[in-house]
Amino acid sequence: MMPIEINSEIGRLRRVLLHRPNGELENLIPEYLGRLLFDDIPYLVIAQKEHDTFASILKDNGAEVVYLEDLAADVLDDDAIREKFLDEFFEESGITSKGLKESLKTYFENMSPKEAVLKLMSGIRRDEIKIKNYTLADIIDDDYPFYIDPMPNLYFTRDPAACIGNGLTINRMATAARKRESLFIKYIYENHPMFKENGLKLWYDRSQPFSIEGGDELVLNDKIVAIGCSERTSPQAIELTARNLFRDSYFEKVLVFELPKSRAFMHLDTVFTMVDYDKFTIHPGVEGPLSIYEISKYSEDEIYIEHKTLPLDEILKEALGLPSVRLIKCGNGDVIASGREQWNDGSNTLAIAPGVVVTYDRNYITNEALKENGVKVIAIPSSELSRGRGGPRCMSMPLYREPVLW
Ligand SMILES: NC(=O)NCCC[C@H](N)C(=O)O
Repeated sequence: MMPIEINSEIGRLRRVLLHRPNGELENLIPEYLGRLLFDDIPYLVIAQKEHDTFASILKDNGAEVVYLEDLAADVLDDDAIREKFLDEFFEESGITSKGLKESLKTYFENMSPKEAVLKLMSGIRRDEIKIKNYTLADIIDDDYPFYIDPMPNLYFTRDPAACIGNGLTINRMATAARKRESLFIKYIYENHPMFKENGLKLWYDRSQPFSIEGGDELVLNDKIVAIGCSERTSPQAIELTARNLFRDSYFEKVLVFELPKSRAFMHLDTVFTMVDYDKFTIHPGVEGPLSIYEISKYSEDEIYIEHKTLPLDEILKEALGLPSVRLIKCGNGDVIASGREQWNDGSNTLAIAPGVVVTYDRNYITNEALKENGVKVIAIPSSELSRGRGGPRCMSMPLYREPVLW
């Protein structure tokens, strides 16, 4: 089994990257929720229980679950790599003073790699560190409680990177709140024995200046990738990804979905996910005519771009060469149920095999509609996890899916 192979959204899931929510959620307070992209504060113990249920279901259905924090700890076991990582991490956390950086390093010195990783993810409060040689900025009482911000969105492993074919995009995140997440992935990709020197391709790199997030990247089949051009994902990043894919893979087309630039349409997978060969869940708001751009491979280094305005079902039928497709509406078309369930990521399903999906239990109207359409639904508890505004697809980064036969 290759370390990475993703040629669809629905092939049987065999290996997946998760992050178990941890101390970062306990460092959320109302004052900074908006900036940290949360609408509420989850209760950690229950969030962890719900997440463990999610992981068990994936395992019981044949997927190996690997945790971001474990892979990162493996990598930080090497002292030289740890030193380099900490330098970059502190820099990206906005630590400018030499004295503070040194004191932070001392703080981490006696921690095991796993403790250090969990601490970096959780954030570091000002009262945790004694600074030897401080600057005015380090000690001035400006009421801001952190030297290092918490990273509460880490359990949405879908976004900082995305696997396509035998490679991945390591993403430049759109917001400061999530920027450092892909630094962990970069170090894992470059240094972890599971990935390094395995011939894996890099379709996009976080050092590029344009943002892209994995929630916008959907692998429809082994030729076509759909990418949302959204609040989070820029046209420049999409084009660069397309060019790299066309140069070095079997992918031939990138379908760019132009999304409204608003939080309700945060990522393509917020409004639309694939659940079977010809079935999709959708936010009712994307059913009508959509503006899409088809980027196609023309030659090794040339592309052409075509603009079309078509209803979603037409786009998908044409792209996948299907006689018909079924769009299953979040909330089954009821205006209140769809508003409520869309808020809790009712359209954000994770397919673990063709026609088998993991969803949140609270979206029971959408789940019923899926079942009526012949989809097997495995619903997980979701009281706390849903408060971060992402569903089962957002909470998972598939590394390996079995090929599907079309
Ligand atoms: N793919 C996704 O839609 N991920 C959900 C991310 C939610 C997170 N609070 C965010 O705003 O980035």
